[in-house]
Amino acid sequence: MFSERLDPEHQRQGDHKEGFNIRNFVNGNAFEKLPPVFDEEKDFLEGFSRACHSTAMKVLEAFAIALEIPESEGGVEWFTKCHRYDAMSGEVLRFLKYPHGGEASYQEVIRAGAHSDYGSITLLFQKDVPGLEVQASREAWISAPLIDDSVLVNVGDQMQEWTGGLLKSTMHRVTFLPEHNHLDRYSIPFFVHPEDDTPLVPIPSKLVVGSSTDLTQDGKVLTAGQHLRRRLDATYSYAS
Ligand SMILES: O=C(O)CCC(=O)C(=O)O
Ligand SMILES: [Fe+2]
Repeated sequence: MFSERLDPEHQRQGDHKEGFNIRNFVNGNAFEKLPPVFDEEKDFLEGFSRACHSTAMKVLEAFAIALEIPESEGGVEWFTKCHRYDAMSGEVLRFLKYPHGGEASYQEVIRAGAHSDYGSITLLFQKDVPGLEVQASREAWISAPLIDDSVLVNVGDQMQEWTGGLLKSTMHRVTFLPEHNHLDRYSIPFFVHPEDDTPLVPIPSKLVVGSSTDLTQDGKVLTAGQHLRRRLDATYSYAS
């Protein structure tokens, strides 16, 4: 609890939430030893993780089509070929619990600070208790309502930078309305990431103009793995 600070510039405390991350499975095994409560459901979890990945690949294929990436450059597979499930990447299935009663012990109404996700896209499953807000206009916060049997897709920073800002990463946060303070909120994001050694070079699309300066370091193109490490270091650092 409180260990992740998603909006380090504005938050006094870490987020009031608990979470567990599961990296992509390897040959039927979890990447890291799972606690018993998850290990008992290992097969289900692997199936779910792989289903999330396949769903995300359909979204990335649609992006490649929309960006009109030429066949000679990889076409529809431009993103998916550097998002293989079995390769090393930051891809993570996360189970989150926002415990009820936060108003008593926690001094901020915001449970997950304003941020954009770091990878290419995120699939987000929410259920029963709303709270997610997005900043589509980049100014006003609007609530992202619960819609049964649906999955919400957020664009992440790597996709924004890759597309020279054409696809914008979604600023979002989690707040609790007073009427929900007595409830626990659960959500499941699946963070989709390019393979660690993917260079974040501009996308071969005539619709993509320019690239972000943020994608180089000492004159070299950053890889997805380096880019992710830089972001994680900022998010998990503790202010005194
Ligand atoms: O709990 C949610 O609905 C959002 C969680 C989130 O944005 C995150 O973990 O990055
Ligand atoms: Fe997020």
